[in-house]
Amino acid sequence: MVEVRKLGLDGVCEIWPAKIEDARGFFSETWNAEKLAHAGVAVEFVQDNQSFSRARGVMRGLHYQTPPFAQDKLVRVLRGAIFDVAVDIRKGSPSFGKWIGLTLSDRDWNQILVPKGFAHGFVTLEPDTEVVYKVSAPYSQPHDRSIRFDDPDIGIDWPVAVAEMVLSAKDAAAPRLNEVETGFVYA
Ligand SMILES: Cc1cn([C@H]2C[C@H](O)[C@@H](COP(=O)(O)OP(=O)(O)O[C@H]3O[C@@H](C)C(=O)[C@@H](O)[C@H]3O)O2)c(=O)[nH]c1=O
Repeated sequence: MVEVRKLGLDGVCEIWPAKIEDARGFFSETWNAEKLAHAGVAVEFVQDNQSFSRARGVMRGLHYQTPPFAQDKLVRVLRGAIFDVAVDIRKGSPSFGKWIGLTLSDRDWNQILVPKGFAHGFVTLEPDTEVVYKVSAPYSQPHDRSIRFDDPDIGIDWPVAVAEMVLSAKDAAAPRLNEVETGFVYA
């Protein structure tokens, strides 16, 4: 059993895989292609990623890869908690620049699917947070892009103060959405 809830932006959804607990601990199918396809989420993944963030307030994002290396991402938390965000960056989309955010945690055992055409980012809510995610296209450094996490045109309501955040040099220097050609056009 897998539960899927649409999150109000084209194709972005929250997913809860079943967690079967017993005296030893638990078992969970964290991704099952067939069950998810039945639930309306048909994606083929080619790479698994994992990141570890030492502190609360580590901000990674907003990121995307341009076509033909655009990625669908299925994100979950192994340990700790994050506030995870998807932003519609498809030119001409009725929801262009709109964002959706939700908390993912090891306790909630929830996942978010961020489709191609959306920028993705998260901030850690706890120290020692581990995030794993599947992607549908391989990493390509020349296609890798960032948009400012605090772009005022997007206006994400991050639950961590900016003064508390830790960013990579790349993310600290990222352009605003209206300064870039994302390569995605709404169809
Ligand atoms: C994303 C990625 C990075 N790298 C390398 C590049 C760099 O040397 C090092 C760290 O990369 P970054 O600083 O881009 O890592 P990070 O900031 O964690 O980037 C990630 O952020 C989240 C929000 C996403 O959505 C991911 O797709 C990815 O962009 O790892 C790979 O080798 N393969 C990959 O797939």
